[in-house]
Amino acid sequence: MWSRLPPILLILIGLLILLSSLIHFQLIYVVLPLIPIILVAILSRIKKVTTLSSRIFDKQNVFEIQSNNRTFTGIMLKLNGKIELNKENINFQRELESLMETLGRRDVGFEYYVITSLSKKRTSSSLIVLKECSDCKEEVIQEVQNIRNLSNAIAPHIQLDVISSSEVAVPLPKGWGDLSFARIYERVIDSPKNTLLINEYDVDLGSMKTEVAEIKTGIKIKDLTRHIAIFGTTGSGKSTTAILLAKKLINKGISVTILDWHGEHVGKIPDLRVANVDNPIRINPLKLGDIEEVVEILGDVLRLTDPQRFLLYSVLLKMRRANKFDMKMLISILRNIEESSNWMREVKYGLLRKIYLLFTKEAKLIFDDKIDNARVEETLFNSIVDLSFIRNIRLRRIYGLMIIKLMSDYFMKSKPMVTSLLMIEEAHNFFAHDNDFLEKLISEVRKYGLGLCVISQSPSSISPEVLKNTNIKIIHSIKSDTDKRILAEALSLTPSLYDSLDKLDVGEALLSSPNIKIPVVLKIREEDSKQTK
Ligand SMILES: Nc1ncnc2c1ncn2[C@@H]1O[C@H](COP(=O)(O)OP(=O)(O)OP(=O)(O)O)[C@@H](O)[C@H]1O
Repeated sequence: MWSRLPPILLILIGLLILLSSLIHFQLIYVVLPLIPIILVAILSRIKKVTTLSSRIFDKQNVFEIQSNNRTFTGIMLKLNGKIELNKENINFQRELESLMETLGRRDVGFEYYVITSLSKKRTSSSLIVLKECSDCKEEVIQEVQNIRNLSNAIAPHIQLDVISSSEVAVPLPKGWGDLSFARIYERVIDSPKNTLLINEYDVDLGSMKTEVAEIKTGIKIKDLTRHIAIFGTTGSGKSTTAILLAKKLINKGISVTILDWHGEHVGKIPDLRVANVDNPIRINPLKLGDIEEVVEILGDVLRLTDPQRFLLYSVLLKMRRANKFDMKMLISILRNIEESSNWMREVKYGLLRKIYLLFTKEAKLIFDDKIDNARVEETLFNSIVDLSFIRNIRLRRIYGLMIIKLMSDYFMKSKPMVTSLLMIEEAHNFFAHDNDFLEKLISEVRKYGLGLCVISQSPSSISPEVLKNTNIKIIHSIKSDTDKRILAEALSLTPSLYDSLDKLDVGEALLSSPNIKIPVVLKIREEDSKQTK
């Protein structure tokens, strides 16, 4: 009402001047009053077209447009295709048509507009969902959810992503009022270059996190023997990923052995037999392959000095030559060594003190000097070796390393012509330092079909040799700067991937693998890891 007062006053003033000028006739007096009348006519015409303003809700990107006292609330969704590399002939057009037909039949007060923008670089389509209402943001958000549910059922390969960020003007059809343009906001999205860089995979691990499309990817079986490393802080999803990987490989006929430091995998993979305190895999340490490597393992874990290592080596060699494999004999030979000097006495008793661990009650559960170490396929293939019942940590490490040695010796000597993966949880307990055994293990077993999968919280707690020799890396969230730097260097990460390392959600991981040309961020599929098959 008040907005109309100024033009009415202008017209009245104009008419008054016109009347008075007719009384004293002069041309200027005729033209002058016409000016306010013309002004009013022009202003009222412009006003009709332009009352337009827009407001953006920050978080959900719902926009509100006011025009000629009418309010429209809406949202804009980008229509993206979900690419599945192993699926051909996805009919995106048919799916989109079905979705639009279904939306068109709905009678919920919303209007839907599909806008396709064409430019030299890209073609993109968006869906505008709009309703004439105010303060109805929640209703719009609910409608987006409804459309997404419909899309999942009718058009599973069409993804709807809310558009936000950079400002763009989009022409809207006339169907809803006098508006010729509405200012809405669009995020400019590049085409998913990474899709071109992902080659084939055999073992699907999850979906690549791109802003444009959901792309499944994973690793190739032939790369298993180039070894895998899974890193991530506690609770980031390492074990879940390891279980998913193990299940997928078992389904493909690959043998999986898990060295389970905390016994956390027991019962999670029904296809695997469990070796634990009730049913331990016994080892005869005196018949375990090369004596040098046995000494290396014991020397490393028990922190033997060089002279102690040499003494142990000499005694073991003597026993082997005499074809005697008796733990008691080891002790008695050591005891009987002549103490020719104080130094010799110190070495001898120092060694006896340290190897005492191999003769404890707990050690008797896992060592047996009467058996041959054989039957790896029967005992270790497709099994979880629960180490948690060994309470002495050093003994647990020795036993774990001996299992690793048993497995690697079997592959190198028997050459079974099968591919197998040995997963090592809490791998820093075994691979903290470089040593000959480790180097030989990691560089040689691959030739014989055995892949290693080392799982640990932090790459800095593992020997650089392991990091260098694991070609597949699955990296969950990493918080420590030192660890981030080590990984950035090892994988030549771009600054943005480096920054993302501590921001990954639970279950998200950076995957670097020979079949993928650049590392990508994946959402690992947890639901799969819960299924048996
Ligand atoms: N891909 C995923 N999707 C959804 N939730 C996940 C995923 N991976 C793991 N989680 C959840 O996160 C929690 C921790 O996972 P998990 O035990 O695998 O982590 P972790 O890194 O092995 O931890 P820790 O080092 O303490 O053993 C679990 O409750 C699990 O359900």
